Amino acid sequence: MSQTRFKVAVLAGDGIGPEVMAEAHKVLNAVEARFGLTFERTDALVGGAAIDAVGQPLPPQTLSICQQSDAILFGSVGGPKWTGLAPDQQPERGSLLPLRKTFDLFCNLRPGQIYPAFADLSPLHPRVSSQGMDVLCVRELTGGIYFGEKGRGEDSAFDTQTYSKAEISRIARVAFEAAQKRSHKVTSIDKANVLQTSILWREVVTEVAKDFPDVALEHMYIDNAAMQLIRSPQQFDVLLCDNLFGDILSDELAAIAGSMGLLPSASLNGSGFGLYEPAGGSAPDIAGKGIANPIAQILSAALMLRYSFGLEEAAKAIEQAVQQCLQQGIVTRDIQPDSSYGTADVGSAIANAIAGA
Ligand SMILES: NC(=O)c1ccc[n+]([C@@H]2O[C@H](COP(=O)([O-])OP(=O)(O)OC[C@H]3O[C@@H](n4cnc5c(N)ncnc54)[C@H](O)[C@@H]3O)[C@@H](O)[C@H]2O)c1
Ligand SMILES: CC(C)[C@H](C(=O)O)[C@@H](O)C(=O)O
Ligand SMILES: [Mg+2]
Repeated sequence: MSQTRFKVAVLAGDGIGPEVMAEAHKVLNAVEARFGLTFERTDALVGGAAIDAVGQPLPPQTLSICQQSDAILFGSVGGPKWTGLAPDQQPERGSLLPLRKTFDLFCNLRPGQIYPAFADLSPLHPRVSSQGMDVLCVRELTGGIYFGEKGRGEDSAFDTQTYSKAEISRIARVAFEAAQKRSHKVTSIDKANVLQTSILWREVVTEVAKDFPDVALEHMYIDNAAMQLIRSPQQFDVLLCDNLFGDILSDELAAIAGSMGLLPSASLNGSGFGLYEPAGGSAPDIAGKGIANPIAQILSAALMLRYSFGLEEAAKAIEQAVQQCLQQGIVTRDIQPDSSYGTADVGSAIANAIAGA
Protein backbone atom coordinates (compact mmCIF):
# COMPACT_ATOMS: atom_id res chain seq x y z
CA MET A 1 0.00 0.00 0.00
CA SER A 2 1.29 3.47 -0.79
CA GLN A 3 2.22 5.89 1.95
CA THR A 4 -0.61 7.83 3.59
CA ARG A 5 1.22 9.57 6.50
CA PHE A 6 3.55 12.47 5.94
CA LYS A 7 5.49 14.71 8.32
CA VAL A 8 5.42 18.42 7.61
CA ALA A 9 7.46 21.12 9.37
CA VAL A 10 5.29 24.26 9.39
CA LEU A 11 7.27 27.51 9.57
CA ALA A 12 4.68 30.29 9.37
CA GLY A 13 7.08 33.17 10.12
CA ASP A 14 6.18 36.84 10.05
CA GLY A 15 3.65 39.36 8.74
CA ILE A 16 0.95 37.68 6.68
CA GLY A 17 2.76 34.30 7.03
CA PRO A 18 0.65 33.02 9.96
CA GLU A 19 -2.57 34.41 8.41
CA VAL A 20 -2.18 32.61 5.11
CA MET A 21 -0.75 29.49 6.78
CA ALA A 22 -4.00 29.13 8.75
CA GLU A 23 -5.82 28.80 5.43
CA ALA A 24 -3.33 26.23 4.12
CA HIS A 25 -4.10 24.18 7.25
CA LYS A 26 -7.83 24.28 6.44
CA VAL A 27 -7.11 23.05 2.94
CA LEU A 28 -4.77 20.27 4.14
CA ASN A 29 -7.45 19.18 6.64
CA ALA A 30 -9.95 18.93 3.78
CA VAL A 31 -7.47 16.90 1.71
CA GLU A 32 -6.87 14.55 4.66
CA ALA A 33 -10.60 13.92 5.01
CA ARG A 34 -11.27 13.43 1.32
CA PHE A 35 -8.28 11.23 0.47
CA GLY A 36 -7.73 9.34 3.73
CA LEU A 37 -4.32 10.92 4.35
CA THR A 38 -2.55 12.22 7.46
CA PHE A 39 -0.32 15.27 7.40
CA GLU A 40 1.44 15.23 10.75
CA ARG A 41 2.26 18.90 11.17
CA THR A 42 4.79 20.38 13.61
CA ASP A 43 4.99 24.15 14.06
CA ALA A 44 8.42 25.72 14.41
CA LEU A 45 9.68 29.25 14.96
CA VAL A 46 11.46 31.06 12.14
CA GLY A 47 12.48 34.57 11.08
CA GLY A 48 11.50 37.62 13.10
CA ALA A 49 9.11 35.59 15.24
CA ALA A 50 12.03 33.36 16.26
CA ILE A 51 14.29 36.36 16.93
CA ASP A 52 11.63 37.81 19.23
CA ALA A 53 11.03 34.50 21.03
CA VAL A 54 14.51 32.99 21.34
CA GLY A 55 16.97 35.55 19.93
CA GLN A 56 17.89 33.87 16.64
CA PRO A 57 16.20 33.59 13.22
CA LEU A 58 16.77 29.86 12.70
CA PRO A 59 16.86 28.14 16.12
CA PRO A 60 18.51 24.68 16.25
CA GLN A 61 15.19 23.17 17.28
CA THR A 62 13.57 24.47 14.08
CA LEU A 63 16.34 22.98 11.98
CA SER A 64 15.96 19.68 13.77
CA ILE A 65 12.18 19.62 13.18
CA CYS A 66 12.83 20.28 9.48
CA GLN A 67 15.41 17.47 9.38
CA GLN A 68 12.89 15.05 10.85
CA SER A 69 10.15 16.00 8.36
CA ASP A 70 9.32 14.93 4.82
CA ALA A 71 8.88 18.55 3.71
CA ILE A 72 8.82 22.14 4.94
CA LEU A 73 5.79 24.36 4.46
CA PHE A 74 7.08 27.91 4.83
CA GLY A 75 5.13 31.17 5.18
CA SER A 76 7.28 34.30 4.90
CA VAL A 77 9.89 36.11 6.97
CA GLY A 78 11.05 39.66 7.51
CA GLY A 79 9.65 43.10 8.06
CA PRO A 80 10.59 46.61 9.15
CA LYS A 81 10.89 45.59 12.82
CA TRP A 82 14.09 43.62 12.13
CA THR A 83 15.83 45.62 9.38
CA GLY A 84 18.24 47.34 11.81
CA LEU A 85 19.87 44.04 12.83
CA ALA A 86 23.25 42.88 11.50
CA PRO A 87 22.74 41.36 8.02
CA ASP A 88 23.30 37.73 9.06
CA GLN A 89 20.94 38.16 12.00
CA GLN A 90 18.10 39.46 9.86
CA PRO A 91 15.16 37.11 9.25
CA GLU A 92 15.71 36.62 5.50
CA ARG A 93 19.49 36.13 5.44
CA GLY A 94 19.51 34.39 8.80
CA SER A 95 16.80 31.80 8.15
CA LEU A 96 15.57 31.37 4.59
CA LEU A 97 18.97 31.38 2.90
CA PRO A 98 20.55 28.93 5.41
CA LEU A 99 17.55 26.62 5.02
CA ARG A 100 17.97 26.63 1.23
CA LYS A 101 21.70 25.93 1.58
CA THR A 102 21.43 23.32 4.35
CA PHE A 103 19.01 21.19 2.37
CA ASP A 104 20.73 21.91 -0.99
CA LEU A 105 17.46 23.23 -2.42
CA PHE A 106 19.08 24.30 -5.67
CA CYS A 107 15.97 24.14 -7.80
CA ASN A 108 13.19 26.68 -7.36
CA LEU A 109 10.06 26.23 -9.45
CA ARG A 110 7.66 29.16 -9.77
CA PRO A 111 4.70 28.45 -12.04
CA GLY A 112 3.01 31.63 -13.29
CA GLN A 113 -0.34 30.99 -14.88
CA ILE A 114 -3.32 32.86 -16.16
CA TYR A 115 -6.04 30.54 -17.31
CA PRO A 116 -7.81 32.02 -20.36
CA ALA A 117 -11.07 32.08 -18.35
CA PHE A 118 -9.45 34.41 -15.80
CA ALA A 119 -7.53 36.60 -18.23
CA ASP A 120 -9.29 39.70 -16.93
CA LEU A 121 -7.60 39.22 -13.53
CA SER A 122 -4.36 40.36 -15.11
CA PRO A 123 -3.60 44.08 -14.98
CA LEU A 124 -2.32 43.67 -18.53
CA HIS A 125 -5.65 42.40 -19.81
CA PRO A 126 -6.65 42.51 -22.63
CA ARG A 127 -3.41 43.53 -24.34
CA VAL A 128 -1.41 40.43 -23.55
CA SER A 129 -3.57 38.04 -21.65
CA SER A 130 -6.44 36.99 -23.85
CA GLN A 131 -4.66 33.69 -24.58
CA GLY A 132 -3.70 33.26 -20.95
CA MET A 133 -0.16 32.66 -19.76
CA ASP A 134 1.60 29.49 -18.72
CA VAL A 135 5.23 30.10 -17.76
CA LEU A 136 7.39 28.03 -15.45
CA CYS A 137 10.28 29.95 -13.92
CA VAL A 138 13.12 27.56 -13.05
CA ARG A 139 15.39 29.52 -10.74
CA GLU A 140 18.83 28.44 -9.47
CA LEU A 141 18.56 28.89 -5.70
CA THR A 142 21.77 28.02 -3.87
CA GLY A 143 24.47 29.85 -5.83
CA GLY A 144 25.29 33.12 -7.53
CA ILE A 145 25.43 36.52 -5.91
CA TYR A 146 23.27 35.49 -2.95
CA PHE A 147 25.99 33.19 -1.65
CA GLY A 148 29.23 34.76 -2.95
CA GLU A 149 31.79 36.53 -0.83
CA LYS A 150 30.45 39.80 0.55
CA GLY A 151 32.06 42.67 2.32
CA ARG A 152 31.44 46.08 3.73
CA GLY A 153 33.99 48.81 4.35
CA GLU A 154 33.52 52.35 5.50
CA ASP A 155 33.04 53.80 2.00
CA SER A 156 32.35 50.75 -0.12
CA ALA A 157 30.77 47.31 -0.19
CA PHE A 158 30.90 44.33 -2.50
CA ASP A 159 29.01 41.17 -3.41
CA THR A 160 30.51 38.58 -5.72
CA GLN A 161 28.86 36.16 -8.11
CA THR A 162 30.40 32.79 -8.86
CA TYR A 163 28.84 29.91 -10.80
CA SER A 164 30.44 26.56 -11.50
CA LYS A 165 29.68 24.45 -14.57
CA ALA A 166 28.15 21.80 -12.29
CA GLU A 167 25.77 24.29 -10.66
CA ILE A 168 24.61 25.59 -14.03
CA SER A 169 24.20 22.22 -15.68
CA ARG A 170 22.12 20.66 -12.87
CA ILE A 171 19.56 23.49 -12.95
CA ALA A 172 19.60 23.56 -16.77
CA ARG A 173 18.72 19.85 -16.84
CA VAL A 174 15.69 20.51 -14.64
CA ALA A 175 14.53 23.23 -17.03
CA PHE A 176 14.90 21.03 -20.13
CA GLU A 177 13.18 18.06 -18.46
CA ALA A 178 10.30 20.35 -17.45
CA ALA A 179 10.03 21.72 -21.00
CA GLN A 180 9.79 18.17 -22.36
CA LYS A 181 6.58 17.75 -20.34
CA ARG A 182 5.28 21.18 -21.39
CA SER A 183 5.65 23.14 -24.66
CA HIS A 184 9.25 22.14 -25.50
CA LYS A 185 10.86 25.56 -25.21
CA VAL A 186 13.49 26.92 -22.80
CA THR A 187 14.41 30.59 -22.66
CA SER A 188 17.68 30.97 -20.78
CA ILE A 189 18.12 34.36 -19.15
CA ASP A 190 21.53 35.99 -18.75
CA LYS A 191 23.57 39.14 -19.16
CA ALA A 192 26.27 37.59 -21.33
CA ASN A 193 27.02 40.96 -22.94
CA VAL A 194 28.53 42.06 -19.59
CA LEU A 195 29.00 39.29 -17.01
CA GLN A 196 31.59 36.48 -17.03
CA THR A 197 29.24 34.22 -15.09
CA SER A 198 26.60 34.77 -17.79
CA ILE A 199 29.05 33.84 -20.56
CA LEU A 200 29.71 30.55 -18.74
CA TRP A 201 25.97 30.14 -18.11
CA ARG A 202 25.25 30.46 -21.85
CA GLU A 203 28.02 27.99 -22.79
CA VAL A 204 26.90 25.35 -20.30
CA VAL A 205 23.20 25.69 -21.13
CA THR A 206 24.01 25.34 -24.85
CA GLU A 207 25.96 22.15 -24.08
CA VAL A 208 23.16 20.67 -21.93
CA ALA A 209 20.64 21.46 -24.68
CA LYS A 210 22.35 18.90 -26.94
CA ASP A 211 20.89 16.14 -24.75
CA PHE A 212 17.38 17.51 -25.36
CA PRO A 213 16.98 17.78 -29.15
CA ASP A 214 13.19 17.95 -28.82
CA VAL A 215 13.41 21.22 -26.83
CA ALA A 216 14.01 24.58 -28.51
CA LEU A 217 16.54 26.78 -26.70
CA GLU A 218 16.75 30.53 -26.93
CA HIS A 219 19.01 32.88 -24.99
CA MET A 220 17.73 36.25 -23.88
CA TYR A 221 19.33 39.11 -21.99
CA ILE A 222 17.66 39.88 -18.68
CA ASP A 223 16.73 43.45 -19.61
CA ASN A 224 15.02 42.35 -22.81
CA ALA A 225 13.34 39.44 -20.99
CA ALA A 226 11.87 41.78 -18.37
CA MET A 227 10.37 43.81 -21.20
CA GLN A 228 9.26 40.84 -23.35
CA LEU A 229 7.50 39.24 -20.40
CA ILE A 230 5.25 42.25 -20.08
CA ARG A 231 4.88 42.73 -23.81
CA SER A 232 3.85 39.15 -24.59
CA PRO A 233 4.15 36.48 -21.88
CA GLN A 234 2.59 33.93 -24.26
CA GLN A 235 5.94 33.58 -26.07
CA PHE A 236 7.51 31.86 -23.01
CA ASP A 237 7.28 28.28 -21.79
CA VAL A 238 10.18 27.61 -19.36
CA LEU A 239 12.34 30.48 -18.13
CA LEU A 240 15.75 29.29 -16.91
CA CYS A 241 17.27 31.85 -14.55
CA ASP A 242 20.13 32.31 -12.14
CA ASN A 243 19.34 33.15 -8.53
CA LEU A 244 19.01 36.93 -8.84
CA PHE A 245 17.38 37.15 -12.26
CA GLY A 246 14.84 34.47 -11.24
CA ASP A 247 13.99 36.39 -8.08
CA ILE A 248 13.17 39.47 -10.13
CA LEU A 249 11.38 37.86 -13.08
CA SER A 250 9.20 35.72 -10.79
CA ASP A 251 7.74 38.81 -9.10
CA GLU A 252 7.00 40.07 -12.59
CA LEU A 253 5.21 36.81 -13.41
CA ALA A 254 3.09 37.22 -10.27
CA ALA A 255 2.09 40.75 -11.24
CA ILE A 256 1.15 39.65 -14.76
CA ALA A 257 -0.96 36.82 -13.33
CA GLY A 258 -2.83 39.35 -11.20
CA SER A 259 -1.19 39.48 -7.77
CA MET A 260 1.83 38.55 -5.69
CA GLY A 261 -0.63 36.56 -3.64
CA LEU A 262 -1.15 34.02 -6.44
CA LEU A 263 2.39 32.73 -7.05
CA PRO A 264 3.50 29.56 -5.22
CA SER A 265 6.95 28.06 -5.24
CA ALA A 266 8.71 24.76 -4.69
CA SER A 267 12.39 24.58 -3.69
CA LEU A 268 13.76 21.12 -4.35
CA ASN A 269 17.01 19.19 -3.96
CA GLY A 270 16.25 16.34 -6.33
CA SER A 271 15.76 13.73 -3.61
CA GLY A 272 12.08 14.39 -2.89
CA PHE A 273 12.63 16.75 0.01
CA GLY A 274 11.42 20.30 -0.52
CA LEU A 275 10.54 23.67 0.97
CA TYR A 276 7.29 25.16 -0.24
CA GLU A 277 6.50 28.85 0.11
CA PRO A 278 4.71 31.73 -1.58
CA ALA A 279 7.04 33.64 -3.91
CA GLY A 280 6.03 36.88 -2.17
CA GLY A 281 6.96 38.11 1.26
CA SER A 282 5.52 39.06 4.61
CA ALA A 283 3.58 42.01 3.10
CA PRO A 284 3.90 44.33 6.13
CA ASP A 285 1.60 46.86 4.46
CA ILE A 286 -1.41 44.54 4.79
CA ALA A 287 -0.38 42.22 7.66
CA GLY A 288 -2.91 41.86 10.48
CA LYS A 289 -5.84 43.12 8.41
CA GLY A 290 -7.25 39.76 7.34
CA ILE A 291 -7.08 40.69 3.66
CA ALA A 292 -3.97 38.84 2.43
CA ASN A 293 -4.53 36.47 -0.46
CA PRO A 294 -3.95 32.91 0.81
CA ILE A 295 -3.84 31.31 -2.66
CA ALA A 296 -0.02 31.35 -3.07
CA GLN A 297 0.33 29.56 0.27
CA ILE A 298 -2.41 27.07 -0.59
CA LEU A 299 -0.94 26.37 -4.05
CA SER A 300 2.46 25.92 -2.39
CA ALA A 301 0.89 23.18 -0.26
CA ALA A 302 -0.41 21.60 -3.50
CA LEU A 303 3.15 21.63 -4.89
CA MET A 304 4.31 19.90 -1.70
CA LEU A 305 1.79 17.11 -2.27
CA ARG A 306 2.94 16.78 -5.88
CA TYR A 307 6.73 16.98 -5.56
CA SER A 308 7.51 15.64 -2.08
CA PHE A 309 4.63 13.20 -1.45
CA GLY A 310 3.72 12.04 -4.98
CA LEU A 311 0.03 12.83 -4.35
CA GLU A 312 -0.87 14.10 -7.82
CA GLU A 313 -4.62 13.60 -7.49
CA ALA A 314 -4.77 15.51 -4.22
CA ALA A 315 -2.57 18.29 -5.63
CA LYS A 316 -4.91 18.62 -8.61
CA ALA A 317 -7.94 18.71 -6.31
CA ILE A 318 -6.46 21.75 -4.56
CA GLU A 319 -5.64 23.47 -7.85
CA GLN A 320 -9.14 22.84 -9.18
CA ALA A 321 -10.70 24.17 -5.97
CA VAL A 322 -8.61 27.35 -6.35
CA GLN A 323 -9.84 27.76 -9.91
CA GLN A 324 -13.41 27.24 -8.78
CA CYS A 325 -13.10 30.07 -6.24
CA LEU A 326 -11.54 32.39 -8.80
CA GLN A 327 -14.37 31.55 -11.17
CA GLN A 328 -16.98 32.29 -8.49
CA GLY A 329 -15.31 35.62 -7.70
CA ILE A 330 -14.42 34.56 -4.15
CA VAL A 331 -11.20 36.56 -4.14
CA THR A 332 -9.37 39.01 -1.89
CA ARG A 333 -9.05 42.67 -2.77
CA ASP A 334 -5.57 42.47 -4.28
CA ILE A 335 -7.44 40.86 -7.17
CA GLN A 336 -10.80 42.61 -6.97
CA PRO A 337 -10.40 45.96 -5.18
CA ASP A 338 -14.09 46.17 -4.17
CA SER A 339 -14.22 42.58 -2.87
CA SER A 340 -15.62 42.06 0.61
CA TYR A 341 -13.99 38.63 0.95
CA GLY A 342 -11.06 38.28 3.36
CA THR A 343 -8.25 35.75 3.79
CA ALA A 344 -10.38 33.34 5.84
CA ASP A 345 -13.33 33.47 3.39
CA VAL A 346 -11.12 32.46 0.48
CA GLY A 347 -9.41 29.68 2.49
CA SER A 348 -12.75 28.29 3.68
CA ALA A 349 -14.22 28.39 0.17
CA ILE A 350 -11.26 26.45 -1.22
CA ALA A 351 -11.42 23.90 1.62
CA ASN A 352 -15.19 23.50 1.09
CA ALA A 353 -14.71 23.00 -2.63
CA ILE A 354 -12.24 20.18 -1.89
CA ALA A 355 -14.69 18.61 0.53
CA GLY A 356 -17.30 18.75 -2.23
CA ALA A 357 -19.58 20.97 -0.14
N1 LIG B 1 9.97 34.06 1.21
C1 LIG B 1 9.97 35.09 2.03
O1 LIG B 1 9.89 34.92 3.22
C2 LIG B 1 10.04 36.47 1.47
C3 LIG B 1 9.86 36.73 0.12
C4 LIG B 1 9.90 38.03 -0.34
C5 LIG B 1 10.09 39.07 0.55
N2 LIG B 1 10.28 38.78 1.88
C6 LIG B 1 10.41 39.83 2.90
O2 LIG B 1 9.10 40.35 3.13
C7 LIG B 1 9.22 41.72 3.57
C8 LIG B 1 8.35 42.60 2.69
O3 LIG B 1 8.89 42.62 1.38
P1 LIG B 1 8.27 43.39 0.14
O4 LIG B 1 7.28 44.39 0.62
O5 LIG B 1 9.37 43.82 -0.71
O6 LIG B 1 7.53 42.23 -0.70
P2 LIG B 1 6.16 41.49 -0.42
O7 LIG B 1 6.08 40.37 -1.41
O8 LIG B 1 6.00 41.14 0.99
O9 LIG B 1 5.05 42.58 -0.79
C9 LIG B 1 5.04 43.26 -2.06
C10 LIG B 1 3.62 43.73 -2.36
O10 LIG B 1 2.81 42.58 -2.67
C11 LIG B 1 1.71 42.51 -1.82
N3 LIG B 1 1.47 41.09 -1.47
C12 LIG B 1 2.39 40.15 -1.21
N4 LIG B 1 1.81 39.00 -0.86
C13 LIG B 1 0.50 39.23 -0.89
C14 LIG B 1 -0.65 38.42 -0.63
N5 LIG B 1 -0.53 37.14 -0.25
N6 LIG B 1 -1.87 38.98 -0.76
C15 LIG B 1 -2.01 40.25 -1.16
N7 LIG B 1 -0.98 41.06 -1.42
C16 LIG B 1 0.26 40.55 -1.29
C17 LIG B 1 2.08 43.32 -0.58
O11 LIG B 1 0.94 43.78 0.09
C18 LIG B 1 2.94 44.41 -1.17
O12 LIG B 1 2.13 45.46 -1.64
C19 LIG B 1 10.72 42.06 3.47
O13 LIG B 1 11.28 41.90 4.74
C20 LIG B 1 11.25 41.01 2.51
O14 LIG B 1 12.61 40.74 2.66
C21 LIG B 1 10.24 37.50 2.36
C1 LIG C 1 13.40 37.05 1.07
C2 LIG C 1 14.39 36.85 -0.04
C3 LIG C 1 15.71 36.40 0.53
C4 LIG C 1 13.88 35.87 -1.11
C5 LIG C 1 14.88 35.78 -2.25
O1 LIG C 1 15.41 36.80 -2.70
O2 LIG C 1 15.12 34.67 -2.71
C6 LIG C 1 12.53 36.23 -1.72
O3 LIG C 1 12.55 37.47 -2.36
C7 LIG C 1 12.08 35.15 -2.67
O4 LIG C 1 11.79 35.47 -3.81
O5 LIG C 1 12.01 33.98 -2.24
MG1 LIG D 1 11.71 37.43 -4.28
